[in-house]
Amino acid sequence: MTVTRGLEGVVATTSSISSIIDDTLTYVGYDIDDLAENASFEEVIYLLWHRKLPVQSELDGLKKELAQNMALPKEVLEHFKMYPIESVHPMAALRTAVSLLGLYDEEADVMEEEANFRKAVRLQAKMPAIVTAFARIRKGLEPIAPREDLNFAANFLYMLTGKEPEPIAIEAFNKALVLHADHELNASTFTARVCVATLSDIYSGVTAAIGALKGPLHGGANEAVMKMLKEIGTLENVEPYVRKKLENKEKIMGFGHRVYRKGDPRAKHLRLMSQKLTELTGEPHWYQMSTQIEGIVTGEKNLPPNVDFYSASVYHSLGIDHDLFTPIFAVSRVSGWLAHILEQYENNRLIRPRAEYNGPGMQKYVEVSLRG
Ligand SMILES: CC(=O)SCCNC(=O)CCNC(=O)[C@H](O)C(C)(C)COP(=O)(O)OP(=O)(O)OC[C@H]1O[C@@H](n2cnc3c(N)ncnc32)[C@H](O)[C@@H]1OP(=O)(O)O
Ligand SMILES: O=C([O-])CC(=O)C(=O)O
Repeated sequence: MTVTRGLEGVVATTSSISSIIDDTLTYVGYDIDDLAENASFEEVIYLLWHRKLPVQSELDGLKKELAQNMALPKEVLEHFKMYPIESVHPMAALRTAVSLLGLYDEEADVMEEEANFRKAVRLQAKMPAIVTAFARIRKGLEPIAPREDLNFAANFLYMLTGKEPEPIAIEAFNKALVLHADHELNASTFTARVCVATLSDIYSGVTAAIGALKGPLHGGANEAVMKMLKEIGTLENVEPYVRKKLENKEKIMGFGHRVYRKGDPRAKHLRLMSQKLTELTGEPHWYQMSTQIEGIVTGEKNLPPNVDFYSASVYHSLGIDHDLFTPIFAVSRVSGWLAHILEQYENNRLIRPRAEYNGPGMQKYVEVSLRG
């Protein structure tokens, strides 16, 4: 047996959803740079699920369905109040709430294609409501109902703050959602596919994926980046802090990638947004510190920033609590998870690799009282 640690370089499936070739990321053949500049998140959802950009009536239909399905069952809202609200991480709350949502979906275990599409819409629509309702309830605030006249990005910010967001905030948030929507066979997407390849249901697949995204080597890195920026605190501290970490062989969060070598094409869009937003909020030091860190890590280790690095200062500039950064990643990435889950169902085969055993040889069972 040949063991490929971390399945690096292993091609585990075919997929027509997104591709990374020579450091270029495409969704269904559209370059991410093109989509980041021009597309709405709703268009991207449609693209990932149907492998084509929608015509106007299809887009209007999806927007309407999403807006109409955003509200949460009251049982889910009530459930939040039972959580140890002071200590629970919003990513854990999201994982639990998505699993709970499945209990209130009568079609949860119906496996027909049309039912799966209906569930995909419901789940995609409810993710922002879960994240924003939890964020408010833990502060003793009432959740805010979505507005059917706002787009997906604007609704998220509205449900979070209760205020209609500025156009620049909507533009930045929409771009972040577009950039995070899908990424070939990353760890959380693979997790979702492994789960549903047993013919388990969509809610199980997405719950599993949220668990995988939560870790700091994957989606959890964006929150960790902000923690690092706060720890560093000033521009003068950047150089000693980063050099010490590198000397100690510690990882700098938001850098490196399993697939990209020259760099993550999403980072430049977030870098630009970070520059723009931190200037607007009068806190340019977050951006300046970030670029200094990038200079050192790229120079010393030849490791470019990934999608998580500049998204941290972007979300911070939008006034978002730092522990909501990874749940926001999930609000976008669920579109990709759902596309991959639907694709897995279309042409399913159980995913079951092998392990090379390296434990002890054959042993004989010894009764408990005789064991030394
Ligand atoms: C949306 C996303 O999931 S993007 C990734 C988000 N995660 C992060 O930003 C966390 C920090 N980055 C990392 O931990 C890694 O780069 C990963 C997990 C993204 C990729 O990991 P792998 O492909 O397994 O690379 P691996 O960890 O083996 O790194 C290769 C070498 O680069 C070094 N390296 C990789 N990333 C970093 C980093 N962020 N800081 C410092 N050194 C690093 C490793 O120490 C290793 O060095 P060595 O060969 O001297 O031992
Ligand atoms: O592809 C990966 O390994 C991680 C990543 O960048 C993503 O999921 O967006």
